[in-house]
Amino acid sequence: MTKSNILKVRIRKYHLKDSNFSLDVDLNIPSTGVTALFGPSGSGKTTLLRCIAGLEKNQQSELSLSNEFWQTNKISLPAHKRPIGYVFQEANLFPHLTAAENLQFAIKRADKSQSVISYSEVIRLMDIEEILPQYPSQLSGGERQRIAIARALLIRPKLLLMDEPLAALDDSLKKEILPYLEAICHSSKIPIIYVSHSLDEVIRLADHMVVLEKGRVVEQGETQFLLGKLGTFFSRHKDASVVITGIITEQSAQWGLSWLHFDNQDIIVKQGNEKIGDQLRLRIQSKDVSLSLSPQEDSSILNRLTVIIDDMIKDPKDPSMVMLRLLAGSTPILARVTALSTHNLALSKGQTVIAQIKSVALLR
Ligand SMILES: Nc1ncnc2c1ncn2[C@@H]1O[C@H](COP(=O)(O)OP(=O)(O)OP(=O)(O)O)[C@@H](O)[C@H]1O
Repeated sequence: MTKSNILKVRIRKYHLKDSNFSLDVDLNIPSTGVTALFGPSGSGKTTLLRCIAGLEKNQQSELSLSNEFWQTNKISLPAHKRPIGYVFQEANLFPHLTAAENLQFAIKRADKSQSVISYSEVIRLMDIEEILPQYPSQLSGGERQRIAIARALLIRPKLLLMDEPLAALDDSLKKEILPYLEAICHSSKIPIIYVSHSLDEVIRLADHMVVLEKGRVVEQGETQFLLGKLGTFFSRHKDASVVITGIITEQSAQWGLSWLHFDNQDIIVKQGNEKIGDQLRLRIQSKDVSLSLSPQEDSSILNRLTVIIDDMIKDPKDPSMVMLRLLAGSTPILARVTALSTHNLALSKGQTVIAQIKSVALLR
């Protein structure tokens, strides 16, 4: 990341009107990929997005994208002049206009000098060709949100802000929309800041993460790195997980399985559409990892990795559980086991053990 090629967000002690809340952040956000903004309710995620969008007036902040300044103590580009697309929980479409007319409205606002993504590409990615003639009231919640995302892209923004875009949808609609979001996140060149309470969504979409608490940044870094750290917001999360990236090196049609190779190790996954040579990411949840001192050859679990215990921490909220950071080569894996098991097995840092992985989820 070169210094000029980033979104710089420096907000000094911004006190929200009629509130005790203050925001104080200093962030360098990569100008490619998805940065997830995570944190408890009331930690300031929406306020931070509103500051970036120019919806909160704050003379003491400094905002720039690739050396284009939107806010300094001398400059304050109004919200409507900032090259930003915004997607909220609710689609907020004009009810008296069809989906196509809603999109035309965005195209009129588009920054013609930007050529990030074409109209046909947006329609294809969001798969909305057939619903364009409909009015918002004739669309499902998921369809409306796909139009809202298309609209945000068609203004040709230099930055896309997404504030819990799936939160208002039920679980089945979330599942329906997530692949569209993945397509946008991975094929558009626009940096995206994505607010969510769902670790599941963040793991699927984000390359980088920022964690806010009480208006301050408490963690930031690459997704893969942060997820594998102990003592963080993520390692304390009930769905604490790591993400592993590897290459498919072997497949068995007879057993319907693929072998994913990473860091001199192999993980066996259920075979899907992937081919030998494909790069895939998979998620391993800490609760799906158990430990043994010797290889359990008589176990039905296929994935057994030789690992070294790098660190272990008692769960501060539940002292009967311990989170262990294991290293498979240099790749971290988290295991959540009972404190009694760590005592019975006399587990300690530096020890070599076998991690038995009960299940893995392929991400893409
Ligand atoms: N209009 C307002 N007036 C007064 N206080 C506000 C206002 N908007 C937000 N706040 C307060 O500012 C703080 C930060 O709110 P913000 O909405 O940015 O948090 P958040 O992390 O986005 O929360 P959530 O995850 O619940 O959406 C909270 O304490 C909230 O109560």
